[in-house]
Amino acid sequence: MSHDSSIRVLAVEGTAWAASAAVYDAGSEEVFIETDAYLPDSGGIHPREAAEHMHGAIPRVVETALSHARETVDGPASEPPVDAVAFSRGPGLGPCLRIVATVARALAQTLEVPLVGVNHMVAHLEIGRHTSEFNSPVCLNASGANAHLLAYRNGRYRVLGETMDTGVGNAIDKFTRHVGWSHPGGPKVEEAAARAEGEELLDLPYVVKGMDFSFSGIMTAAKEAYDGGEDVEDVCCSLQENVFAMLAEVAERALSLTGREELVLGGGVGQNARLRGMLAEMCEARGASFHAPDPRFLRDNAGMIAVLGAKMYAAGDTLEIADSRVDPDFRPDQVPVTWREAPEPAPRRAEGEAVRGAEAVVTPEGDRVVKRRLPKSYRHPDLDDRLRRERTAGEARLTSLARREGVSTPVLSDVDPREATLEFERVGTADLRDALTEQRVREVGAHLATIHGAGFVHGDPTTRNVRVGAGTDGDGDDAGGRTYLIDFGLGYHTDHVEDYAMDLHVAEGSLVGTADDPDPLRAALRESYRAAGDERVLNRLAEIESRGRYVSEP
Ligand SMILES: C[C@@H](O)[C@H](NC(=O)OP(=O)(O)OC[C@H]1O[C@@H](n2cnc3c(N)ncnc32)[C@H](O)[C@@H]1O)C(=O)O
Ligand SMILES: Nc1ncnc2c1ncn2[C@@H]1O[C@H](COP(=O)(O)OP(=O)(O)OP(=O)(O)O)[C@@H](O)[C@H]1O
Ligand SMILES: [Fe+2]
Repeated sequence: MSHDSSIRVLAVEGTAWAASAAVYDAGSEEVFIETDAYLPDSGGIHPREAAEHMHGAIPRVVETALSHARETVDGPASEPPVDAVAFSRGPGLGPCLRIVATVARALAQTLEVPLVGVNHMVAHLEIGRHTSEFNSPVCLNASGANAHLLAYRNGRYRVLGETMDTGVGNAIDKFTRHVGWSHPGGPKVEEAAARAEGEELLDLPYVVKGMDFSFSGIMTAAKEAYDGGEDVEDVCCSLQENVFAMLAEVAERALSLTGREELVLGGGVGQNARLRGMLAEMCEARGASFHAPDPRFLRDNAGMIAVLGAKMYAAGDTLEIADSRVDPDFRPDQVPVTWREAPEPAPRRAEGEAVRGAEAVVTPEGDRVVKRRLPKSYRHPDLDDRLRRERTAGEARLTSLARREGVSTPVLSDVDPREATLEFERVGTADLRDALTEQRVREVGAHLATIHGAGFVHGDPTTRNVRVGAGTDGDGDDAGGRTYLIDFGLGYHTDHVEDYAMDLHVAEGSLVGTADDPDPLRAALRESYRAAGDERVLNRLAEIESRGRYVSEP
């Protein structure tokens, strides 16, 4: 067995389009990658064709990587040229995964080294942590079949937010198929957007719910705009502006909620310069650090599997052949994280100072606070003006409406949508995030049931958008006092069960992101909602949470 710093791993990747093999040498940090890409003749990725390609291409890429390992090994020729064989177990297309797993098992047996089973999505984020040397970043995965925000907490990568329908790359590829362009569409949209001449952004849907988001509406609208005669360059530009601004916004929400100050990007769509530019600008404006790995580590590649494989191997996290079956729906939060230490806790600010949320700066002034939504320079100015104005006006309206329904909210004393400012009564002594108890979560459940009963949603009911404890005239006793809902800027009127259930899903997502042991808190939220609200909403919530979103779509 090698010493940690001289570990060498051979890895095989083949979740969909990339038949790839790599050798990682932890001593020199060299990553050798050999990839054979499947490019469909027409249409998108076809599962059967992808499997045929994988079957044909894997032996050659593996042979190339193995030769490289043999040529570069520093030791007796009788020793195996690597310490372990890693492979991607999922998520991905079942037939492709099975081909890769079979090859990996055979290699491990022939070389007489352990087998390591790697989650492809966790590899997409760990490669960014590895190349940045960040300690505990929030990670935005922007790949073809997926789009989600992850952050490590207490032994797992927690999913803070994700797409409610297709992955971001698949969404873009569907649009380019409609236009008749060949797969993959992402780079073509990027080129076309750069040629756009229209000054004005087309008015396309912009959908974020807490840290979750959805692409189906905007994709339909983009196709309709193209069919209606808009220049394809203008549609591509507006599409990118909206979709990537949504991703930048949810990433900023995740930084704000978790108190982390580092962001890494992963996945094939991360090769897009506009997306990288927006994320870099967003981070810079809030004093956070941003890192995107080199393109060869962003698109699917076995290098990232090898690097994470080496960390897992060093932690003793290897697999018996009998336990090594693949999992096409393998979620990143199912992986016990064996290879990393607990992060430094995020610094806590003192109550009473100005606070920077994801959208706004909130400044205490005596018994009031002034909230101002700052312009976001990463967003197109038209989109930015629209969002800040609409959200400020909406927040004023729904905060007051919730109050009239009997929900504790701060009293609104002033609003100026053009300046995107609001003035509220100052309430509570802490954010729920920093004072989580089951009782308080129960009160949040009851509040949500009340506003849903009145026909609207909060839109972003996270543990930072609940203030707890006594009011400013109270005695500061944290254990008692009321539970106030704040920040209704993403709320809207609706009578859809799905929208109410999404509100609960967002609340649960924030519990998962901020609590070490979220399950009792999630149960408390559901119980209190059940007592006060509509059972159908809870049934829909269960359905939302069981929807598989990890299948690569043709
Ligand atoms: C499960 C696994 O098979 C899957 N892999 C995957 O999606 O391949 P990946 O290499 O991470 O991403 C491919 C996507 O990345 C998009 N893409 C590539 N270059 C792009 C660019 N410059 N701008 C926008 N999208 C781009 C492509 O259009 C395609 O949709 C995944 O990680 O979700
Ligand atoms: N009325 C209030 N009384 C006391 N504190 C408040 C009040 N409003 C906001 N805060 C504090 O300011 C923080 C940010 O406020 P708010 O959530 O409204 O801004 P934001 O930028 O929209 O945040 P995010 O989008 O990250 O949820 C809150 O988490 C809370 O700590
Ligand atoms: Fe991928």
